[in-house]
Amino acid sequence: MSLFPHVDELIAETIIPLSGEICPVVASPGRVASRPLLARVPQPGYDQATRDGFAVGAGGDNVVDGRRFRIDGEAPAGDIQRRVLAAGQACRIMTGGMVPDGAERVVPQEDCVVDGGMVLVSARGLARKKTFIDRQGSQVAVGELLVDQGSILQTEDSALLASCGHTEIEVYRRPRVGFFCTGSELVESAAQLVPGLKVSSNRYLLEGLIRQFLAEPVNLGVVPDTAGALDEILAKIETASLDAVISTGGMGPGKYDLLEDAFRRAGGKVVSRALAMRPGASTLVGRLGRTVFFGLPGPPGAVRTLMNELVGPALLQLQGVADYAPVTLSARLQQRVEIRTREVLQIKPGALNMTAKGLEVRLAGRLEPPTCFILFPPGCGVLEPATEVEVHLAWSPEVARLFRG
Ligand SMILES: Nc1nc2c(c(=O)[nH]1)N[C@H]1C(S)=C(S)[C@@H](COP(=O)(O)OP(=O)(O)OC[C@H]3O[C@@H](n4cnc5c(N)ncnc54)[C@H](O)[C@@H]3O)O[C@H]1N2
Ligand code: MOO
Repeated sequence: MSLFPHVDELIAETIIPLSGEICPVVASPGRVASRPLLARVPQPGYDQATRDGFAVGAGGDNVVDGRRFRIDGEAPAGDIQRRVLAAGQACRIMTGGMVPDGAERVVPQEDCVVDGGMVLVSARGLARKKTFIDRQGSQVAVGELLVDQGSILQTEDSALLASCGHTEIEVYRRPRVGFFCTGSELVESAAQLVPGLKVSSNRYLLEGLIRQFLAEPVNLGVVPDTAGALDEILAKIETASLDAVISTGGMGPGKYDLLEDAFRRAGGKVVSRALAMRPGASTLVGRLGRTVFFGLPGPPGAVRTLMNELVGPALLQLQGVADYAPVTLSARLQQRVEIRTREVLQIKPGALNMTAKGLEVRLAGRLEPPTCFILFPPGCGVLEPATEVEVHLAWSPEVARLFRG
């Protein structure tokens, strides 16, 4: 659960996870398991030597300070022949090699002396606590749960899944997320810049953040503030096989803020038209056919924050991530903050610092990527330095590791 239940409810009632598809294990990091994944083969898959040395069993001649065995063959790593060790015999073995049946331990070669066809194993080598045999299934048993449904797969998971017998797994489909930026003042690139126009920086923010939330961005372009242009882009969405669409701008009360009307004309169903937080007052959540729609306000700062707090979590939920809530930490303010609009939750981009005093946070600079978002609850007014505040970490796929329970 996040700190603002209305956002959770909004996501819960609007988002239905997508179906599954097959994915090669090697391409699975960053995907979400759509079924519990169990071990198909044990780990290790066979009794395995963990030292170079000699596998020895019962028997052997007692000699001063040890026992002497007859050397019977070799079990190098990769040799798939099953060997049986008779009493009094030893088999040279390498780390990773398959331990012969009848072997009680592997004695590291440091504790052995080869003498012709015999090997002298020291008493010390025979008395070691460790057997240097990793028994079949001792790390992972067949049927053991490796990764639960709804987990974001990490690189280490792919290595484990492959070791435990998987070549392909079922994952949730990646959402295809269309986005467009409204504003007659906007151009897509600095190459088109003239005074009076500005680069649609939201286009860059959204492309990158959609990817960070493990979805596939589809740029639908820049759209001028006219009813006709908005009708045209919204009409395209239904046929574009998109799971979600994000727009920015056109959500204010101004004369040319036309998005909501166009959305309704296109047959869109509004689920929510304002969030009880800032930014978020001018935010639309709805559905256009089977496509989830987020109408975000234009200011890039608001877009950045709402992607972390609302849209990103929804994109994760679309791909089946179980129980996602932003990672929440407490930190001490490094500065005085005065919150003027006191009636609603305010969320501001922050920069975390680990200092001798513990985790501290300040407001992020104008040009600085935030590492977190600071929550200022309703009625907080003036906050002095050292006040404890709650922060949500800025999402990145690595942050996924922090909430696996
Ligand atoms: N009289 C009032 N005015 C406003 C109110 C209000 O209550 N009364 N609410 C304010 C709030 S809060 C917000 S948020 C904005 C929402 O406005 P829009 O969604 O219509 O955003 P725009 O007007 O289109 O743009 C605002 C600002 O951001 C720049 N912008 C927009 N898109 C981009 C982009 N893709 N890349 C870079 N910059 C972008 C735009 O040029 C404007 O400067 O309304 C307030 N007004
Ligand atoms: O609507 Mo605005 O989103 O509070 O920045």
